[in-house]
Amino acid sequence: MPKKLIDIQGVSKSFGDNLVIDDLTLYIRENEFLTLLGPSGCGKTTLLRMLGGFETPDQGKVIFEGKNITDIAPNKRQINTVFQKYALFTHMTIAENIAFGMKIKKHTKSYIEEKIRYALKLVNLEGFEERMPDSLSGGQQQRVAIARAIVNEPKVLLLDEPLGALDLKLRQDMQYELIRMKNELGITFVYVTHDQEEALTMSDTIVVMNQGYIQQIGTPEDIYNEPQNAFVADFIGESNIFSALMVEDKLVKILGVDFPCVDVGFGKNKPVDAVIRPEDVELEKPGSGIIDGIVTHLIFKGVHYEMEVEAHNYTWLVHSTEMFPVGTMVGIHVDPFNIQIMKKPVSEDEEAIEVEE
Ligand SMILES: Nc1ncnc2c1ncn2[C@@H]1O[C@H](COP(=O)(O)OP(=O)(O)OP(=O)(O)O)[C@@H](O)[C@H]1O
Repeated sequence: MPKKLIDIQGVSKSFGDNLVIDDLTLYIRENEFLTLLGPSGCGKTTLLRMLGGFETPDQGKVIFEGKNITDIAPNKRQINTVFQKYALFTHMTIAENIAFGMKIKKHTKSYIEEKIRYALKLVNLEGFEERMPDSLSGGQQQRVAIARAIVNEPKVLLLDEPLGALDLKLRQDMQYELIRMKNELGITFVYVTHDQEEALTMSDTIVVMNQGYIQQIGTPEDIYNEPQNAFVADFIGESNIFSALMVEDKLVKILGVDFPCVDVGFGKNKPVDAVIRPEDVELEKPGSGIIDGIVTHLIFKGVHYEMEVEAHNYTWLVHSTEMFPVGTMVGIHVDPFNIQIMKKPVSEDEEAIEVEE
């Protein structure tokens, strides 16, 4: 297991009376591709800016390779940032843009030329030295921004929604390019996005955030297959989410009906959240599933059909390779292994009226 590189210890940050990051603790390993994922305004950029040295936490520490860097200036950290807007100097050539920081540091001409050649090769822009930024596409400009950051030989690259301004096809190409670059460089990437597909594609580790708190840390597989709460399940992929009741071991009441499940350890008559992924809802003949419903919506998506089924006053999302036309009566079946039972957030738990045990 690679060793810890950055240790964020109990960090908090407010702007006025807006508490944006609340007592957040997280560590980042050497050579990790770690993604901060969450809805707009949840504090991702603020956390990244504290890593980069552009914001100072009100409380807590940022430790880098065992040293406290909380108050160290951005240019004194071995951490470089690539922003969403490429921020290239438009009156300078690509080579001059990349050379800018190195000239300030008074590196020799031959050192600078060698670094530019290496960086442009890494980002697949060999021969672009004399071009001007506005003659480059958005994706190419973003590659230059990355080249400019990596010539400083950072140990960590912070990327704040770097693909946000690109169209979908280019975004997808750049996602693979970024993974390749990271592997070639052998450094740590900390990546901010609100796009869950991007996070699932690229990351070793995903940190799901909401309202300044970490909701879950895990591999893409963990986060998708075993979300720890309804927020994560809802944010990552599509889900059917129910406020449910754990009747007893292996039996959960969803929409007033008992569904067999495998989760244990919640006790009897406990309010829980139950999550069922659309691909785990099986449609059968009416009467042969657990509950019956009617198909109200159907879209062909190439690899599968997406359907909506009305059953017990709930619109179930269903993904299936089999097509059931709108108006078909169906039975809904769910394998007990495919019902994920999770604790309700504490406040709801406390308020919930528990049925006698
Ligand atoms: N310099 C600042 N002054 C005042 N408020 C700020 C400042 N920077 C961020 N905020 C506020 O902090 C909150 C979190 O912002 P932040 O940019 O960290 O969120 P985010 O998760 O990166 O969102 P997005 O995905 O939209 O960029 C927001 O409510 C924002 O308005």
